[in-house]
Amino acid sequence: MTDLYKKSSSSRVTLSQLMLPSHSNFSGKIHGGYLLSLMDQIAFASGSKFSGKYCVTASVDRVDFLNPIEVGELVTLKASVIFVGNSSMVVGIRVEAQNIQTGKVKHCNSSYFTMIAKDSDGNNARVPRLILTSKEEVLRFVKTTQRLKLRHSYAELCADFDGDMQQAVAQITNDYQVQVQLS
Ligand SMILES: CC(=O)SCCNC(=O)CCNC(=O)[C@H](O)C(C)(C)COP(=O)(O)OP(=O)(O)OC[C@H]1O[C@@H](n2cnc3c(N)ncnc32)[C@H](O)[C@@H]1OP(=O)(O)O
Repeated sequence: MTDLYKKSSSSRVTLSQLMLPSHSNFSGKIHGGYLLSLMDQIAFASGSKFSGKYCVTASVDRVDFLNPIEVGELVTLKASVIFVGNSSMVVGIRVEAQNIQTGKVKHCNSSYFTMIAKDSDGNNARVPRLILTSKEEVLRFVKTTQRLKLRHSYAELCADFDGDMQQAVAQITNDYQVQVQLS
């Protein structure tokens, strides 16, 4: 157990990488999976820097690919811890891509990775608590608490279906382009 408090700034990490042809998919754009891998790396770096411990990724809260990234663009990822629980830390990540010739920067992704700190025996470890030093940091913290509440409601929604099957079939065949052929 630690009573240490730390500022979010101590977890800040920036990673820039030039996108190569080997990072592209069949349509010549940068592969989403490659970006996810970079995001996981920076989330790990930020969470480990903040906690001083090895971390594992517990979950990823939405990944929307807002703009395609081209080969030759400079991708920059910025990450910092925006919320802490007991052993968990939410790392906020922003991904931007810059066209080197024009200098134009586009926002490609914002996502939230939950990282869990581990001690040397592999048990979940208590992380430092957070000192919020700006209105933006307070806002990010509050929004994270709202997302966590939504996640709990979503988990309840996804619990085993115990509704009326006939009613469910009537609803989905009315609302969506689907056929139901039960055997
Ligand atoms: C570096 C890497 O990328 S590793 C590769 C990918 N990641 C992994 O392999 C992790 C595999 N998963 C695990 O090891 C476990 O399920 C863990 C570590 C995520 C959770 O461990 P458990 O001991 O089962 O979880 P437990 O229920 O005790 O909760 C521990 C903390 O994790 C949080 N947590 C557990 N599951 C999730 C989840 N799916 N999403 C977000 N947070 C979670 C809990 O809220 C809790 O937070 P708190 O300590 O701040 O209160």
